[in-house]
Amino acid sequence: MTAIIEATGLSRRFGDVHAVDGVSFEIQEGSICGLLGRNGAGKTTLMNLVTGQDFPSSGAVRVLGEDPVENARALTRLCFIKESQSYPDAYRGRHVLAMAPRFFPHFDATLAARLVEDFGVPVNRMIKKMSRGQRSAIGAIVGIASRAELTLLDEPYAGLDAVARHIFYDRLLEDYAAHPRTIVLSTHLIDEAADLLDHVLVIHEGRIEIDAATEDLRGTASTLVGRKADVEAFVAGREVLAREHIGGIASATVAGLSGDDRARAASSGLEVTPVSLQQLIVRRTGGATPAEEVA
Ligand SMILES: Nc1ncnc2c1ncn2[C@@H]1O[C@H](COP(=O)(O)OP(=O)(O)OP(=O)(O)O)[C@@H](O)[C@H]1O
Repeated sequence: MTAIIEATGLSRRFGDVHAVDGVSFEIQEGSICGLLGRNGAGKTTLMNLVTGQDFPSSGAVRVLGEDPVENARALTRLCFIKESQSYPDAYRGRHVLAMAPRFFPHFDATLAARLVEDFGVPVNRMIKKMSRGQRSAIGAIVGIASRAELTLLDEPYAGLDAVARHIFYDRLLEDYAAHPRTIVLSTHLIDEAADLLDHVLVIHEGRIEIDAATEDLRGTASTLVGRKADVEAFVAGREVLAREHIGGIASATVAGLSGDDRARAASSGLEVTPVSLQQLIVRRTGGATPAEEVA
């Protein structure tokens, strides 16, 4: 495997804020990597550093084997779609699609036209008059149809409805299968996107909290629910990622249960359920457990 992005001790500070705080990681060629984390975790800052739109305060990042800053050769090989993408005032949707091949040498205009139909984007409308979801769809279309060697999508579907998001997942995966490349996707909709992701990088307060294959993360944690005394007895001495109780009923999320552990939990009257990727990340990044996840 070849690393397409290599970060070494990469940091970006804004005054006192350590937006990215000494991270080291690699993203392998030909994978779809989820860049996940809470608001303000440092995802956009990291993507800006990777795409040469910002300078590190210290450390280094290499993209396609090169320093991306002011490096036209490296930058023509990547596509970065931002949620906050701004366009010239007079631009209509079709202008963006007409310009795209100048920036992205592998841009497929036929695919773009099909995606316009799929998403139902009014490409003759001025972009500033489009809804948020329609503007996001334009970005998603360019991101998929660019077929860049490295595509970074920063919250590409903010404002897209559930149907449009599923069109996005389906078309992205379909085109990725036919034209393998590397995709880095930042999203808050973790469970929705989980099936797409080969690898997960979770950033929390500027640092990498999880760097793992999605497959390896699945089933790494389970939630036990039952009488408080039984739950506490079972989890004694184990790593507990989260615990809650309501009256005499408690739940605890624990890492790494073996088959024997599960059998023992069941015989103690505890209900054992696997933790989803989203729940796992919420718990590992210190978030409160949403009430509906406890039941
Ligand atoms: N230009 C800047 N000046 C000062 N602080 C900044 C600047 N850009 C980012 N930050 C801060 O750096 C931190 C990381 O911001 P960043 O936009 O990278 O987070 P994010 O993970 O993309 O968040 P979100 O999911 O909310 O978009 C935040 O605390 C943010 O306020």
